[in-house]
Amino acid sequence: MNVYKAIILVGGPSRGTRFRPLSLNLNVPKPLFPVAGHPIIWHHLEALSKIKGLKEVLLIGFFEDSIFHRFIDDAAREFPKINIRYLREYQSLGTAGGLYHFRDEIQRGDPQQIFVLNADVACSFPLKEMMKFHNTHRGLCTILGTKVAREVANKYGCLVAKPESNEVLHYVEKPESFISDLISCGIYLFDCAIFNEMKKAMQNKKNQVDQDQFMDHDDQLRLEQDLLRPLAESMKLFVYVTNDFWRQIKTAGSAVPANALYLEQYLETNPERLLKKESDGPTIVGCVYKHPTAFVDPSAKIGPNVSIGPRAVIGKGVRIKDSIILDNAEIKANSCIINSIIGWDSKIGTWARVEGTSITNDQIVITQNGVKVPSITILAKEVIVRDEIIIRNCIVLPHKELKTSCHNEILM
Ligand SMILES: Nc1nc2c(ncn2[C@@H]2O[C@H](COP(=O)(O)OP(=O)(O)O[C@H]3O[C@H](CO)[C@@H](O)[C@H](O)[C@@H]3O)[C@@H](O)[C@H]2O)c(=O)[nH]1
Repeated sequence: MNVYKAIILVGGPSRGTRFRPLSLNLNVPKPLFPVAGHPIIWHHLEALSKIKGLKEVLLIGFFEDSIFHRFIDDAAREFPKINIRYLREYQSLGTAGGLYHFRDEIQRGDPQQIFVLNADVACSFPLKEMMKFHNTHRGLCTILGTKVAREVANKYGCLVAKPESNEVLHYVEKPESFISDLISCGIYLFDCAIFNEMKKAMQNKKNQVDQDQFMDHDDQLRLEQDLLRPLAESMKLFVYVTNDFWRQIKTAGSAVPANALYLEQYLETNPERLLKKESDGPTIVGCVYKHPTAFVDPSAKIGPNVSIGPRAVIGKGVRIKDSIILDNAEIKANSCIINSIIGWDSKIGTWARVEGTSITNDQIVITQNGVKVPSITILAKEVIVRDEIIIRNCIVLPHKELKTSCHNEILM
């Protein structure tokens, strides 16, 4: 039986800026932000735990060591067959620099193949299908690809592949103009021989530095430009195209559509994880997740696409849809929450309304011509919204108390 390992590229704190204001809660780095009741990378682990022969998952990033301790302890209990560890880069080494730096550690135990997964994606993770496809070609890497709308394709790694074999002919990372609507999902399966290619890529970089007196050598290596592009040129890169769900989780607001995708997946794969309709319970519409320690008043109406975190309290007559309610938040009677994230320990008064605008593609810009772009409303940690206040399309930083209604604003 083949031995597999997996790497999850978790990045580091400085990359979390687009995830503001939720990344301002330093105890919860973006990879651990809860989506559909679990940290983002828990969904990666769950998918990886179904691969026979997968012995170890290494989280590689440049966060403080302690940040993943608790998550790893909990995950080790939940997925006892896989050894989970965090390897810390001494600085940001780029998307392949960490893989190269820790190459001995990764190759220990002699795995034949290695999965590499970006942390910031929500996906059905068709890993078994990728493995099957990988064994049908002579390449070193199978990349998961998906089709996206033409207008957004250049935000991603773009692929042009031979239709009959799916061999990648061109790989261009975030091109300036349109190249293809087939993009990289940031999920890869590599043969171990990839480490020879990384060595070559490192050597190429070094040669360039030697020839250019203005360039300094560093240990950075970019998976996309330094490795995948030459792999495509040498006909060693193949794409497995999925039609299943996939999306990036870049901004805080994009956690809301990702939450909906995972909840809808539960309906197919694990309906027991969803809140059931009961005659004496709240009205449930579509998919809803509630942590066992949360309380929802029986007169509330919840859903679709709502996750309610630990110890949250949802009062009488409350209406919530398309939202994430984080730990210990309280929503008092008759308030309404739509397209929003309600931060840890936040309190919403009675007859209040917190509402955002649903987003289809990930909006990286928050303001345009000085005006806030309509998007998911996000209340960071410990925000208080007084009774009868309306908050629409706003981003609210931690510890704010809102006594007047606000629209289209960033409230610091
Ligand atoms: N360990 C480590 N991880 C990193 C580093 N830099 C980024 N990452 C992690 O690597 C992943 C990719 O992050 P970005 O470098 O921000 O790239 P991107 O804009 O998300 O684009 C990538 O993903 C797209 C799919 O979501 C791809 O389409 C695109 O080609 C590219 O691979 C994320 O999970 C991020 O946390 C680093 O220095 N070290």
